[in-house]
Amino acid sequence: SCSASVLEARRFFELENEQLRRRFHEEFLSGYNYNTNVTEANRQAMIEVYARNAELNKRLAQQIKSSDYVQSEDADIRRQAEHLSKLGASALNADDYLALQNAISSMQTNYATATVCSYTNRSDCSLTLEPHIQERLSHSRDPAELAWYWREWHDKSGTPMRQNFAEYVRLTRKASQLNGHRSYADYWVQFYEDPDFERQLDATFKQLLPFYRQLHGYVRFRLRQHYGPDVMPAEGNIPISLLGNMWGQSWNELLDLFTPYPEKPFVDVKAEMEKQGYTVQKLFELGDQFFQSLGMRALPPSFWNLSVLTRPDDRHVVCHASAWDFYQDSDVRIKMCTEVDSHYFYVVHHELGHIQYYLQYEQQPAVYRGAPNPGFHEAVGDVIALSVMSAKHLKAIGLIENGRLDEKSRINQLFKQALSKIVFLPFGYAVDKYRYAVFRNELDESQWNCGFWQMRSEFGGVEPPVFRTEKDFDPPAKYHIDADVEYLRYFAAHIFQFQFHKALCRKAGQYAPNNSRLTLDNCDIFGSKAAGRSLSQFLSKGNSRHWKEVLEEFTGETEMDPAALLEYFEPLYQWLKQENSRLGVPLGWGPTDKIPS
Ligand SMILES: C=C(C[SeH])C(=O)N1CCC[C@H]1C(=O)O
Ligand SMILES: [Zn+2]
Repeated sequence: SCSASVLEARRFFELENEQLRRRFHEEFLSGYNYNTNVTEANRQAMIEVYARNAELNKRLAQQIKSSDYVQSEDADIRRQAEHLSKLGASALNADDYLALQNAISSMQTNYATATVCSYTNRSDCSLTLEPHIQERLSHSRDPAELAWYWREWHDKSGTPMRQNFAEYVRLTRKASQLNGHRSYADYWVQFYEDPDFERQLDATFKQLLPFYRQLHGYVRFRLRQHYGPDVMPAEGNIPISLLGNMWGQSWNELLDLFTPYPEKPFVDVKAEMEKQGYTVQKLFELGDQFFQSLGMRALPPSFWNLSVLTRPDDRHVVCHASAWDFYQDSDVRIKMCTEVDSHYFYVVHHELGHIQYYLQYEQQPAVYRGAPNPGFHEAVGDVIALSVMSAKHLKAIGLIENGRLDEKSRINQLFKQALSKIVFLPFGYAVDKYRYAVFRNELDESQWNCGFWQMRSEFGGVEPPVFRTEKDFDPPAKYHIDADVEYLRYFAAHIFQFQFHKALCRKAGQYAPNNSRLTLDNCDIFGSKAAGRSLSQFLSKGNSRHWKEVLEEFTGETEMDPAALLEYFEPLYQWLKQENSRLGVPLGWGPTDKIPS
């Protein structure tokens, strides 16, 4: 039975959700205009829309707080009321809100436009992160050149942003206190709707650390073989500039240096793609076809007409990949500076996962057009990529010859996957353990730079290639720290994606426990309508139900659990333990000496 008050409440939220949808629509349009054409005018226009909407969101939150909607007899009304009364920066007064958005967008503009000088031609200072600097970090094998680009980028994109970052910390702290949170970190944690979240996170990281230590030890050993003891001390922290990525968050650009069985066919997918004339368009078409093969949504025409898929040469764009929902008419877009190689092949699928999620929950009221756990949104595309990057699938699309791996090739394949999935864990963990400490004032401002490197060393055994002090400020060299994007969502996604993968592989008949032919690393769900129905069922709920309920319907579990990840990598973990003891590889590391002791 619906009492009069529930009917009235439903009417109220129906109207407010339509208003909210329109606000989201204009907010993301203005954000997209700035991100795809970084000019001062577009930055100002974006902030004006944000400020106007913040005022309206604050008014709605106040209206709900002064009502009894959060005590409604109707669970859905209660959930909507709780979500719409959660304020972030919108709680600030107009001046503070503007100051905060100016601080964030100034850091973003700097990140999007920073350039560095070439190592080989010091008078050419036009090199951008994507594609120039990233290409050098991926392919150079000269430690001096690698250190040059690492330092140049951190000096240009990080250090000048220290004041903006300090302003950001001050004003987000003020907003959180206005909302009754202890800190901005606690505001972020509430999006996991689980008071136990931080403890689970710490426990999961500790559980996976032994595996990471084995991988770290083996990579350090092989780097030492290649570069010699002066560049890579036997038990030292690994210099990040040697790892093929600006932040050391994935190491698979180094595969040619130390794949376990180099005599086995090492497939360079990039070369094969070039040989077959792959285009950026083709990468996106393959991703689109994968979701359609599952019986899920196709990319709408507006996606192809309005997305920015490659770096334009006539204007500045924020190259960091992102997927956009315009909350209207299935208008969904991707903005990224795609290159044709296996890294971007992964990123394309990662972003298309966001796009599919937007399309699957678009019938929900605006308040529910999101993920119930931030980690879910970052996991969807990665799950598809786990199938796409399998030898079985790469063979099916003609990118490699041999789809059935013998034991040694399987170890090579698992090693390649571990260089992104396992390597990422200490990085994903450190980025927000650092920001939580900053937001909670546990890390004093006088330690903001050295504290960052101390944590990167403690959690991941990596360090800067050159000595750093508090005269430097390195954290804003990472996009998400400039752009106020919470980062533990990616750590959570690296765990959830294997739970999702296992459930979908089972549904697709591609996985059976203890069946050596149907293992998780040899599963490709392409074409499985059963898997597609299950995934669609999961995604279409949006944020309308608690993530534990939705997860239980999807995989039968109610927690974030690394068991599926460990099952996927088990053969590699065993191989690493045997190989490291056979070679006498030292494990573990001490504190970095690249900061003042
Ligand atoms: C591709 C995206 C856009 Se949501 C991204 O930021 N990712 C994807 C994996 C980790 C994280 C990163 O690049 O730091
Ligand atoms: Zn993402």
